[in-house]
Amino acid sequence: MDYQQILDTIYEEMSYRDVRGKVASYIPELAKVDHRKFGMHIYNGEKQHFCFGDSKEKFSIQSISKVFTLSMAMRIMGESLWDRVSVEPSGDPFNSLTQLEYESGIPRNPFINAGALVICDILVDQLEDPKKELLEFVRNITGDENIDYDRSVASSEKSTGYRNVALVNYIKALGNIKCDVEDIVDFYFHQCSLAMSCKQLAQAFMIYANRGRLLESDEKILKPKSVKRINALMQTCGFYDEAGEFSFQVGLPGKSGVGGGIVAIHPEQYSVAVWSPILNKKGNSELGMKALERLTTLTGLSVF
Ligand SMILES: NC(=O)CC[C@H](N)C(=O)O
Repeated sequence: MDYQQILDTIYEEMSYRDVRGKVASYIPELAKVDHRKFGMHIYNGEKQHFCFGDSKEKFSIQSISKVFTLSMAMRIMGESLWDRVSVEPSGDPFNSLTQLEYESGIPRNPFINAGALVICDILVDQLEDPKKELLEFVRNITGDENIDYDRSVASSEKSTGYRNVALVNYIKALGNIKCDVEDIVDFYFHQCSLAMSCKQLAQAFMIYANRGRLLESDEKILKPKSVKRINALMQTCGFYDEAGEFSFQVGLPGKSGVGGGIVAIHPEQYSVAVWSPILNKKGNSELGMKALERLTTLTGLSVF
């Protein structure tokens, strides 16, 4: 498979695209990002790299970080995690409060904000220094020490993140949050502010395409069973109320963020990350989704 030729074709095709959405602006710092940025990176099972455009430039990974924190929580809690968060697609926007009321504070899945905040509660409760340990985890699976939080993005979200504060308070009132609200949202805003490039994301996500092991050293990071569960959740819940559409168009497990990044994996084959900050109405990268649709169409391969 000539991945570089396929990426070159996608880049060429996309340069003529009319992209209409807007960059996320509810986090003020994200509104400053140049909307023309566009990059893509594939890392395959033969340790080969293929890329185009701004694939080495760091951006705010936002909700993509929910896959990392879920992975850490699964290592700590095992199957008992599922008493605190469910595994069903929500069909609602990522920051919705409505289902919590009639589902007694058990979020639908770990990739909507409500679920990710319960995961944060677990990590804040169980780890001595969750921010430090998350960085260590991400640096290790990426094989790159040069990854950090973007503190200006974290404090920008803190200044406007009323909904997330409301979500934690509400879940706490329903008995599914143990720690201080302040500590949980501080950790959450930091995880969302992680700055990574497409290349780094493709490297980090290789563990989900490689049965939980680092490709470079074969170190075991996650049990195959955990990877099966995480990939199933990415497939069914990775794109909020657009998870069905992503599955339909692209056919790979993946995760998006409002910074305009999307990561997807083809088990045993490759991991791929794409970045274009303009979002569609559901909060997913418009060009990113199109580029991934072209990737699975041009390769003729998806998980289906
Ligand atoms: N979908 C996203 O990327 C949302 C993440 C963002 N930090 C929020 O909580 O609103």
